[in-house]
Amino acid sequence: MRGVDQAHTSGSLSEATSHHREADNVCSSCKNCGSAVTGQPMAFPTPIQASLKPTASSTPSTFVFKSEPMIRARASTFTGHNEKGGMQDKFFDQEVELSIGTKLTEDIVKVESFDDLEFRLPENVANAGYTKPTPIQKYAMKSIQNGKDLMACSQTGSGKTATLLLPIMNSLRWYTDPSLITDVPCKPQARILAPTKGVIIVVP
Ligand SMILES: Nc1ncnc2c1ncn2[C@@H]1O[C@H](COP(=O)(O)OP(=O)(O)OP(=O)(O)O)[C@@H](O)[C@H]1O
Repeated sequence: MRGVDQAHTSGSLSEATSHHREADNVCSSCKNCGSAVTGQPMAFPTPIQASLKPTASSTPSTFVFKSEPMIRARASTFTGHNEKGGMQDKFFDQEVELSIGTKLTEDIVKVESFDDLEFRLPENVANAGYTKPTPIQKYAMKSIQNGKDLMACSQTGSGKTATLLLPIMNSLRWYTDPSLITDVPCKPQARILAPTKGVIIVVP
């Protein structure tokens, strides 16, 4: 609970602390300091959080885009991107081995095209130059979309990054009505673990 104590006592966080004290509600952490959060206490305040100002007394500690919540990338965003659709043909013909536990299986939902995944922003996928899914994308994306656990591996450059990021991005909740954000607690929606700094840098 060190972070919570810090929020209550640290001078460097006085702005965040005073913001808490201005509010009417009861702090959901200590019930005493006056922190006004509808969902989560800010257990580990940082300078960035400290500089956030409430726009209205009913605004929760959740940040969402209020305008243009759907990020439709124009085709020009991708123009000149030297990796646009940079998939070598050989990757589309790779054989795939599927198993559940230690048993080989065919019982995995496969998609033949990105249309089958019914992404919210299919034009962004097309703008990236992706016309058809690679084998790992065909077999893994639907399972990820359906919330299944899976372990997938394939060659370098065979499209693993998009395999995991497209379903994650598609599942993020984008609100068009800001009034809907009041019951949304501030929490991570996805977590990506990577083994090395090099890999972390290439995951967008
Ligand atoms: N379906 C697709 N069609 C065309 N290009 C694609 C497709 N999927 C991914 N790409 C492109 O192929 C290139 C290689 O993909 P990516 O780096 O995601 O592969 P990876 O398997 O994650 O590689 P690594 O093992 O190095 O992490 C990238 O330029 C990516 O934009």
